[in-house]
Amino acid sequence: MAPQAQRSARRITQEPSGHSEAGRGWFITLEGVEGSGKSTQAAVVMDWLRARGIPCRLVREPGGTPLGERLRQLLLNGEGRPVPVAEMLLFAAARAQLVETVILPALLAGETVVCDRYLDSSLAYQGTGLGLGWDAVWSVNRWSTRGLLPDLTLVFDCPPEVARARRRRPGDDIERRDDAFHQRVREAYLALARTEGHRVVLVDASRPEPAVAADVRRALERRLARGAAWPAGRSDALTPKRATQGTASTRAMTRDERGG
Ligand SMILES: Nc1ncnc2c1ncn2[C@@H]1O[C@H](COP(=O)(O)OP(=O)(O)OP(=O)(O)O)[C@@H](O)[C@H]1O
Ligand SMILES: Cc1cn([C@H]2C[C@H](O)[C@@H](COP(=O)(O)O)O2)c(=O)[nH]c1=O
Repeated sequence: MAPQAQRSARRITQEPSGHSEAGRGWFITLEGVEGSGKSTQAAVVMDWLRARGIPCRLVREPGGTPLGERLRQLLLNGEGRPVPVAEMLLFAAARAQLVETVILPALLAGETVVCDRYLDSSLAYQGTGLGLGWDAVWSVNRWSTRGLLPDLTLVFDCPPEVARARRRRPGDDIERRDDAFHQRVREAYLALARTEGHRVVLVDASRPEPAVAADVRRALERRLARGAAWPAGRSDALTPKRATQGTASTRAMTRDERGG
């Protein structure tokens, strides 16, 4: 494991509370290195939900709002690379806009939201890949997301070289980073699967699409089988009173997050 991932290998978010929030939609995120098959499997998740009559929408990060799409353009195809902290803050800004204007309203209206990348991407790419650390990234993101955590995160694990060989389009600014960067990102996702096992399911994405899709359906069925406990592992942001006050949190901040 990369030293950064090792240092970060502890749980950062809270165990789901287990209390049911009837009427709220589920929040499902898909993660992995570029080309691991997230978008392909997002369609599988959407089909699975629709087949059960569950109202759902698919969004992506960065993006999903006019501001987010502008930031995506700047971040991935921009001129003049932002420094690591600026990059992390720009992803967090796009995320804040998406959470506030799209994800939370949809969840509160009972829609299930499937998000192609979310805060785990920032933990893996900026926290570990760029070496900012999980505590710094989490402290910004618990604020930008109002503490909204996924009910289920599917991490598509695949060696970066296998994923790269699958991609048909030219790589963006981040995809073009070196092999060591992408290896660190993969290891960060593996570390997240270990430390965030209450919400993260690791899927071996190096296999053919149908085998990966079968695992995805199984993960959804298992999660659904928990019944009343899902939706659960989310945030105070879904409590309407708090949602308007903007005081969501998932746990007390650590000394590191507070800055000592
Ligand atoms: N399990 C698989 N085996 C082989 N090829 C796959 C598999 N899953 C997806 N692909 C193919 O790999 C390419 C990348 O897949 P996809 O766009 O779903 O990945 P992604 O993780 O969303 O990529 P990105 O992060 O770059 O948007 C596509 O051409 C897709 O058809
Ligand atoms: C949300 C988020 C994304 N990234 C990176 C990861 C990818 O290189 C691109 C997104 O493009 P894709 O089509 O989804 O692969 O952005 C990141 O570095 N940090 C983030 O928080």
